[in-house]
Amino acid sequence: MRQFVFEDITSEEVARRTGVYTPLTDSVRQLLDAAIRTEVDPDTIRAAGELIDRATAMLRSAQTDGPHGVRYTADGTGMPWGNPAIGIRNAIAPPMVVTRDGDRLVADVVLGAAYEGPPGLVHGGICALLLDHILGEAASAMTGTLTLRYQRATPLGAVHLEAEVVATAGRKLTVRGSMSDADGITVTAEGIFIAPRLTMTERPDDREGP
Ligand SMILES: CCCCCCCCCCCCCCCC(=O)SCCNC(=O)CCNC(=O)[C@H](O)C(C)(C)COP(=O)(O)OP(=O)(O)OC[C@H]1O[C@@H](n2cnc3c(N)ncnc32)[C@H](O)[C@@H]1OP(=O)(O)O
Repeated sequence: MRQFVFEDITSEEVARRTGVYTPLTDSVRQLLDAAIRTEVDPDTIRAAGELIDRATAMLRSAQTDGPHGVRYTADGTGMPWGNPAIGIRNAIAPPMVVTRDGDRLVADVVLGAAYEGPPGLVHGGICALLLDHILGEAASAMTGTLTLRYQRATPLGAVHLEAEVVATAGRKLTVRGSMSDADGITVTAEGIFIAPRLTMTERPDDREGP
């Protein structure tokens, strides 16, 4: 299995790259929303498609052979930039910004048209994605079993997520969490997460070839 990948860069370089990639991802996110909601005529759609294809070719002129990978620096700063929940280089990510509040991890996210399942409501798989991520980050472990209870539908718009480790038994962590809107909890989650036997073992010389 491909492991975490060490990258020997300074925090200033991480900040510089963040400043370069974040606006690009925001633009792509806007593009996703516009592609869903546009009502322009077919000629304009075709012209926009050609422009987008040109931009895609520009970006593809130099790219990695595979996914971005989960990279980290010497001071432990993680760069999970392709992650679909939090990745700053992934326009699919809302993005969710996770912070710590005492023993809990919390996040506030706005979910727009790209996350619609039933009309006007958040797709259940998106709820699962975001809850899996925040519970997994609380455990720093791999999802073994994740159980969700969709108590009521989640309207598109602002949602709040929480997660907390409630029990630990060896490498097994039980984590509980929830998603809520302004009126209260919409989804509850409980998961068993399994901590890996080894983490962050790979140095650049250990990487698998492409
Ligand atoms: C590389 C690591 C990164 C981690 C650092 C994270 C960094 C933080 C930021 C990222 C956050 C990401 C957040 C999203 C999280 C995902 O998206 S992870 C991706 C989705 N999950 C997967 O693909 C997991 C696939 N499954 C597997 O890889 C393996 O089956 C597992 C879950 C790692 C377990 O394998 P294992 O370590 O060999 O476990 P094993 O020794 O058989 O069993 C150990 C114990 O766990 C129990 N167990 C095993 N499997 C399960 C299960 N599925 N359900 C419940 N209990 C289980 C066993 O019964 C046993 O219990 P005890 O007998 O000790 O009581």
